[in-house]
Amino acid sequence: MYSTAQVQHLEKISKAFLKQPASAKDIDALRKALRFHEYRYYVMNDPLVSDTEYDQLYKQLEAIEKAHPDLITNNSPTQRVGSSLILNTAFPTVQHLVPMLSLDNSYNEADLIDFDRKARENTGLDIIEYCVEPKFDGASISLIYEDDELSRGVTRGNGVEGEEITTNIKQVRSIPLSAAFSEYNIQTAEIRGEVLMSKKSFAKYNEQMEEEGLPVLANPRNAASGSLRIKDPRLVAKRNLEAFLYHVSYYTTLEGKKVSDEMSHEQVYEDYDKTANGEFDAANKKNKKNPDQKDHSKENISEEEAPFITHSESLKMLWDLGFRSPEKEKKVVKGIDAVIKYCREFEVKRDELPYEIDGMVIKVNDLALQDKLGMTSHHPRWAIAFKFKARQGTTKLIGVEFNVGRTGAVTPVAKLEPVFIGGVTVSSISMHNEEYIKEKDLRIGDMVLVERAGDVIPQIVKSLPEVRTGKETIINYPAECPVCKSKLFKEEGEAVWRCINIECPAQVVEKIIHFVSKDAMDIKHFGAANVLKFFELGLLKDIPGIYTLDFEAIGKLEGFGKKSIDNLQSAIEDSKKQPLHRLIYALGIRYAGETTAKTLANAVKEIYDFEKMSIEDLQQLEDIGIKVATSIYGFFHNDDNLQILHRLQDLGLNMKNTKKQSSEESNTLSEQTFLFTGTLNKLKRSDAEELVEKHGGKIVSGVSSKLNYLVVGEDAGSKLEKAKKINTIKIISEDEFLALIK
Ligand SMILES: NC(=O)c1ccc[n+]([C@@H]2O[C@H](COP(=O)([O-])OP(=O)(O)OC[C@H]3O[C@@H](n4cnc5c(N)ncnc54)[C@H](O)[C@@H]3O)[C@@H](O)[C@H]2O)c1
Ligand SMILES: [Zn+2]
Repeated sequence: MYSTAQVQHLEKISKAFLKQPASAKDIDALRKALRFHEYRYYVMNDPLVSDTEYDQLYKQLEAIEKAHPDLITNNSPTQRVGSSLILNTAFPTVQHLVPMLSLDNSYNEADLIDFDRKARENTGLDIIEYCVEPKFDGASISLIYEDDELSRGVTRGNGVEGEEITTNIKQVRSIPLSAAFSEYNIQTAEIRGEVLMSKKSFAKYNEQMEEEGLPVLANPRNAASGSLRIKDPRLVAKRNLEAFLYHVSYYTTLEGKKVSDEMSHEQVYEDYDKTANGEFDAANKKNKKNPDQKDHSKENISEEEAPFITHSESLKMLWDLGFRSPEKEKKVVKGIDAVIKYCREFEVKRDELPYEIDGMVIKVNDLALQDKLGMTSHHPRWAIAFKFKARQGTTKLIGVEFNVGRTGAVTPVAKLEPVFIGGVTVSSISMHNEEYIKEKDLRIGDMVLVERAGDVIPQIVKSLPEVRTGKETIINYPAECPVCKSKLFKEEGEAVWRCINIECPAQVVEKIIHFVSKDAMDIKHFGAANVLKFFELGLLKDIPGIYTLDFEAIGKLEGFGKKSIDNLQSAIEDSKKQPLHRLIYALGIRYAGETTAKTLANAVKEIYDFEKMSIEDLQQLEDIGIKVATSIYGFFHNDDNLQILHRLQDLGLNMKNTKKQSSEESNTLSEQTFLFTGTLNKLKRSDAEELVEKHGGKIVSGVSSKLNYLVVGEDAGSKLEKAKKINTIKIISEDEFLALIK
């Protein structure tokens, strides 16, 4: 779409405007630059400027247009719902019931104060109540529930139309397939939220990809949006996606009244038609319009009738219906000072959260006030995003080191001129594999854009070839193991070079580190640093050596007091009793991750049973394909490995599947039906429902004679009343429920 010369030109003018803001005479150039960056971001998924930089350019355009309203054109980037770039997708395109707008952005307190001033002016109030919640950094989705059942799931797309991905949405465990909206007098509801991949799942996923030599995902946001578009729903299920739902954009009551976000659909669709310029012609317009769109105002429903009249009440309703809404994360405050305070508090906690957020969203809480404030064709006037400081920076790639992992995989690590990003100094970053380096065309001496996403693991986003001097050098992969000097091999169809010398010291150390790690045998107080230290001193040579450590010798080392030795000793002793699946995972068999290890452990009585299993037998197990089966077979038919297992057994490690069923699963609730109502204190609704299923029970969507147990939380309402009338239903508390599955 853009030639190299055009790309260079557009990058150049973008840089110039970032240095010296554009003026009215530059408006065309500025618009061209913004359209180009939108294309790179939304279509190519390969932005060339950081989000902060894009937002700065966007704000320049807004400011020029504000000063010169006569210069506004229909196709200006400010006049769009979202990106009106037509989606390039294999999924059917469908229209949202209510357009999904963007959010206005702010990066500093002054912007928030300004937002509040305008809101007060437009409402005539002295102080406004806001609901402040995290801005989840994932992929936005819109769901429709009809008659209490999930009927449709759609990506945001261009804001007016999105991709219909219902089957994939059903793989997200925190999205209930049915939710009792009817108890709130709602027949159809369109709700919105964000699909995310947790930092942990993201890191694990990439680790696995790296190990298999497949392309890694850039950040949890791309991971979430990419995962939703996978064709095979089984693969989607494996990505462990999660979802937060935070908005009800539209609903109809059981009596058929329609209530939706105030913005007139007519207006949005007309804007859309105008701006899309030919992409969306007049003939098309009629078909694309939604027949439901006429009545949208809240005026035809009274406050008493409405299931919620504030945003925070809608979050509570969603929570009580079993959705994960930001019910616990949100805070309702009065006035902008309290808003700013809460945003700052959250920013500090950012790294401790299990998922990525890129800011906070501030919403006027009272829905009647929201209506009064209305929306522009780009964003609602009753909400604003407060974006946290960007975690990107540019620095120089000054060298490459090659590390050897536990399976012999050789990973290139970029050495950088130290750069300070979001509170930490980054000076080295994994470049994963040879493909990654080639794909990003990284060279020694390059300036690179570095991003810290997905917790503290930084990534190189891209190199900046436009500032090359010609002195940069290609990165050469070594032919030999950097540690033991044996020749490296690459298997067919893989991108990873490996050292296949099983005595390679680098691999031995990494294997022991993996064995003691938290997800494996979980030997506390051990850790990578101690493994390395003991190994270098000759106190630890292999995995069984963990159980024959010479504590007298260790006691003589600096930093090892009696207390720390006692702790270490008892942690090692405790680990002997770890369940079989942990041991299997800890052995570090290639392609056998935690889930596979559990499947394997459940399939046998003791570990030696694997010696008798053929590759075909292994393939019979759930989710085990030929590649994984071959690797497991190979492991249990290798004398060195078997010898290690026997030594571990002699040292007292558990080799047996102590419970035939995994610790979390049982059949205690076999075929019993459950329903939850009211606010639970200990469990999240979705987790409680999952527990029921794990123990063989079933969740039903309403109170009827088919229901066995109603679990009652705080503020239980109509369900409880209804259940009291049916005497076969057992009404129990949350604690009683927990006791049932103990
Ligand atoms: N780098 C580039 O070249 C480039 C180009 C185009 C866009 N962008 C980035 O994309 C942004 C525009 O993207 P956008 O329109 O998706 O908007 P956005 O990311 O600024 O914010 C809007 C989105 O926030 C999400 N969100 C998360 N938590 C929410 C909550 N609690 N309540 C409401 N919404 C919540 C919603 O999905 C909503 O669509 C720009 O500001 C810019 O940062 C970057
Ligand atoms: Zn080696």
